[in-house]
Amino acid sequence: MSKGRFITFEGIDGAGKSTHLDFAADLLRAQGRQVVVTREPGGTALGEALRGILLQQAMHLETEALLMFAARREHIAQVIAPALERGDWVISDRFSDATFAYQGGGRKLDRSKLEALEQWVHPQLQPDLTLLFDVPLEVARARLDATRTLDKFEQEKADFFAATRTEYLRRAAEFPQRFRVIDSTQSIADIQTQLRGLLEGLAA
Ligand SMILES: Nc1ncnc2c1ncn2[C@@H]1O[C@H](COP(=O)(O)OP(=O)(O)O)[C@@H](O)[C@H]1O
Ligand SMILES: Cc1cn([C@H]2C[C@H](O)[C@@H](COP(=O)(O)OP(=O)(O)O)O2)c(=O)[nH]c1=O
Repeated sequence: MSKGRFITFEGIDGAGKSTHLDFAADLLRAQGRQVVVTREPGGTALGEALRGILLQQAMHLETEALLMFAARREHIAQVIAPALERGDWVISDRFSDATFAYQGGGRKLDRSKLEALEQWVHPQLQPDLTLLFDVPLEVARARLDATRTLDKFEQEKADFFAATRTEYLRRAAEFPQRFRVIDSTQSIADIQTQLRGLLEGLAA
């Protein structure tokens, strides 16, 4: 049985990552892969309940980080690890890079605390490929304003998203072997062409 792969989609809110999840999954299925599409916070019954709390309620910064990792622990145990062991491919709409970017970059929680949690919750597991959908803040904001009612994170101010984006880009530079930065100001069609190339490269 061939080994499964773990792919994560990241970016600030409104960057356009969710738009491409199903496209990527369909592309991999057309290559004969079994694909599990999931998300964080969420992906399990407990994780989805925590998501409801995390996206609506104000709380202490460290509580927020701990709950993100608690949801992630359950997600790995119930969904991600079993799928990879079966040889399935997993596409997750966000994973730990989001905690580094949002709670670390955006909210300024000390990175060493997040690294300790990451070491605890998934010492061995890292994505094989992380697609970072990157756009200037004004573009992301305009896309969000045009489409939906904003949750707790989406209501944050520009400096929060600037710091979140900066931390994402810093991590992309720190882990260049797994990160690919996608210029998400391109048209959806152009991004899909790029995604096709990236996913075919991973399948080879
Ligand atoms: N490349 C793009 N060009 C123009 N609009 C886009 C693009 N990508 C996404 N959008 C639109 O922007 C909005 C937010 O996209 P979404 O995928 O939900 O963002 P995210 O999941 O990153 O928060 C949606 O209305 C979507 O149709
Ligand atoms: C996984 C994760 C998400 N988040 C935030 C980022 C998003 O604003 C929010 C939910 O992510 P997302 O699924 O992108 O929301 P949407 O349904 O609006 O596309 O949670 C964190 O702050 N830390 C994390 O570790």
